[in-house]
Amino acid sequence: MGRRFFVGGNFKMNGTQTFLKNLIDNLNAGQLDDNVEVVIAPPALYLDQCRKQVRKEIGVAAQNAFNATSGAYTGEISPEQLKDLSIEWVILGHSERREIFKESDDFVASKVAFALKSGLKVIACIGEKLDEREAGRTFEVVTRQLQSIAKVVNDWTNVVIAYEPVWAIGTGKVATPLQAQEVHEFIRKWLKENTSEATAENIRIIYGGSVNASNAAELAKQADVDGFLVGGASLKPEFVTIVNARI
Ligand SMILES: O=C(CO)COP(=O)(O)O
Repeated sequence: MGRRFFVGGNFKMNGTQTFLKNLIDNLNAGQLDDNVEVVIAPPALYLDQCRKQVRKEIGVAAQNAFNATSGAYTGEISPEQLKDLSIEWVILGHSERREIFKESDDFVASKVAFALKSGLKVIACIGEKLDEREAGRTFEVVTRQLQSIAKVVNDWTNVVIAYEPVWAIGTGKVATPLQAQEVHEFIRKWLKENTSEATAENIRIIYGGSVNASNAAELAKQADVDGFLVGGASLKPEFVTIVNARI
């Protein structure tokens, strides 16, 4: 299997200069599995600090980026500006952006397309809410979210898909390995049928939602789970254990 395992740490709106320096010192000192691509996503304000402090094999991601190069967009950050700070990745479509900031499927898709065109790599997040899962609509929701991205993206080489069921985010209620595998397999099959066999085979589909040092290893054994997007636990030393979930 050629897909390189990918573990992202989404710090969300957490941390201060001192806190992040300590976290990064710990990561820099940690023995990380060489076969794993590790990317941290600090708040925008600290991207520059983190890029400078973290060792270069570890990637850095923004948690959002707008779909224009520059201009009158108060409060926004452009892919060009991220590249100016040597930031290579951006998380787009996180459920917190979709829910709290009302980002639509089309807006997310347009930001994904723009970021890719600008030369960034994208962690594109999808996932159903609790009521949608309970109504048996999980596949329908992830299909809708994928479809909107597929409408504007042809080349998926620089995309990682994060399946993050909203009911598992920050709740301590992790998806079971089988629940995660079922949806990851569905996503890969959808990509095979709607993009190309090569895209489906090569793309990393990572799981997010209450991943921690105790549940990561079992989830990592699933055939279509190619890594994790970790929230809360990425702010703790146990992030290193999650990175090393497969050894
Ligand atoms: O939203 C997440 C990562 O993007 C997951 O957050 P938690 O790991 O805190 O549940």
